[in-house]
Amino acid sequence: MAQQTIESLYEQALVRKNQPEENSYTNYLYTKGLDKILKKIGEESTEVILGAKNTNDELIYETADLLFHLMVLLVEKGVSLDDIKNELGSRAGQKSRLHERKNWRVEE
Ligand SMILES: N=c1c2ncn([C@@H]3O[C@H](COP(=O)(O)OP(=O)(O)OP(=O)(O)O)[C@@H](O)[C@H]3O)c2ncn1[C@@H]1O[C@H](COP(=O)(O)O)[C@@H](O)[C@H]1O
Repeated sequence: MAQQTIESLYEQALVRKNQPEENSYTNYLYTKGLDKILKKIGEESTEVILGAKNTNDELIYETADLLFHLMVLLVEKGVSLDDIKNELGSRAGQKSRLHERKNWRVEE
């Protein structure tokens, strides 16, 4: 089965930003602007939640939609995937701060 990496999804969104194409859904989003992209993120996030309550097939489908729209958002805002990886990397190996939260223990 053909697979696509997050990196190539981001790269495609970046290429569309720099070299717009006719009939491109990505360019439709850029043309509509940030508020439209954010609206889609909201919709797709909700669909991920609903999908997770239904079937894994739906969860997979909606997660792919959300990831695509997240890549468009990052490109629109000028945030790189390395920015995200650096942030994740800065957390790697850190101890969870769960103990700082009140009432985190599961009630018995
Ligand atoms: N991964 C995706 C991808 N995932 C979802 N979508 C589009 O996201 C839209 C989500 O569907 P919705 O029903 O929520 O939205 P809609 O009713 O079509 O449109 P809205 O007016 O609500 O925005 C659909 O039109 C999908 O085609 C995507 N469009 C593009 N890509 C990738 O981006 C590449 C470039 O695409 P174009 O920019 O269209 O050339 C493609 O080859 C794909 O790899």
